[in-house]
Amino acid sequence: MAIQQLPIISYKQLDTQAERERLLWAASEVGFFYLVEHGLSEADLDAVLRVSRRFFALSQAAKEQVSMAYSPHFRGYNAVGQEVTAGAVDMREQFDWMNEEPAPQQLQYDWQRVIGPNLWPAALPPLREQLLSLTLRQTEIAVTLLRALCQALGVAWNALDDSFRDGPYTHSKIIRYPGTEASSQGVGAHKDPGYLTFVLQDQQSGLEVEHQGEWLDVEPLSGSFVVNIGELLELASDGFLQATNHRVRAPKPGTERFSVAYFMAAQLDATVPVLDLPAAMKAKSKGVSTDPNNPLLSQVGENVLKGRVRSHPDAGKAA
Ligand SMILES: O=C(O)CCC(=O)C(=O)O
Ligand SMILES: [Fe+2]
Repeated sequence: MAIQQLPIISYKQLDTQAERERLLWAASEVGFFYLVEHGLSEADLDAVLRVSRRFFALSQAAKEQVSMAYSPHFRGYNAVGQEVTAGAVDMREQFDWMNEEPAPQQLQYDWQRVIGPNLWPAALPPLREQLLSLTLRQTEIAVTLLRALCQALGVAWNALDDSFRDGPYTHSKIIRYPGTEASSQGVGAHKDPGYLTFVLQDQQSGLEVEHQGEWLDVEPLSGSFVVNIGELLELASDGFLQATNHRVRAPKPGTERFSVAYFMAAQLDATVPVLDLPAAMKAKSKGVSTDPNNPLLSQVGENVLKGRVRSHPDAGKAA
């Protein structure tokens, strides 16, 4: 049956079997849901959207000081038109940050390019602390959600823990979609590479999810995160859960949209384990998708790097 609206899952109630069953339904039948009662207040979320608006309101020169062109590690600012998805230019500007780490002295693997320091704008000192503290809280929520999902999948609650025993690789971005002509893409159709994605939206719609061959609007729901299943969970569940295609429609001229995305992967040097699901789930699995344009890679660093290079082929070109 086609749905009109994404399911709503209560984080607070995930310690009940009934809510975990709803979670399993949402994750397997839709791949997308609203997460509510997750412990971050509307005031906390508003503060993040406010500091994000302040960043995008800086002069273009101040934003360009932290341009991703200076970061071989895919961090920093991209102006409108610098990102490509599904072969077309995305009409959004964005600022990306990941785990705060020094870059390795020598690269043993290509994917180690995604390890390195973040770029923080001198013109807006509070940005760093506010965004890093958001990430910490989101990671706590994501780990608990992933464990609840494991339980719902009929495997040990900690079956995926080993894949992030030293801490997950997390990637986040604040995003501004300026108003443009109706035919423009905010971001083209894609799947997210990690285990789970959280999106915080403001009051402007535009996010669309592919569901049973149609595009379903994800209307803003105050206080919620929109959560989706990423490619690593498709791999871990051997295709029982599917990473769901989604895209963002550019807002109309004279309006704009702000969002904050958080992508939780496993640790970069891990290989995603394949969970031994109950026979009934195995029987329903569609198998892992085999799109030649988007191979799913179970070595975590390789899958993360694949997504970053595709979106930002020019990262670090000025470094
Ligand atoms: O801005 C949004 O609502 C979603 C963004 C998104 O899908 C992404 O950056 O991967
Ligand atoms: Fe996405």
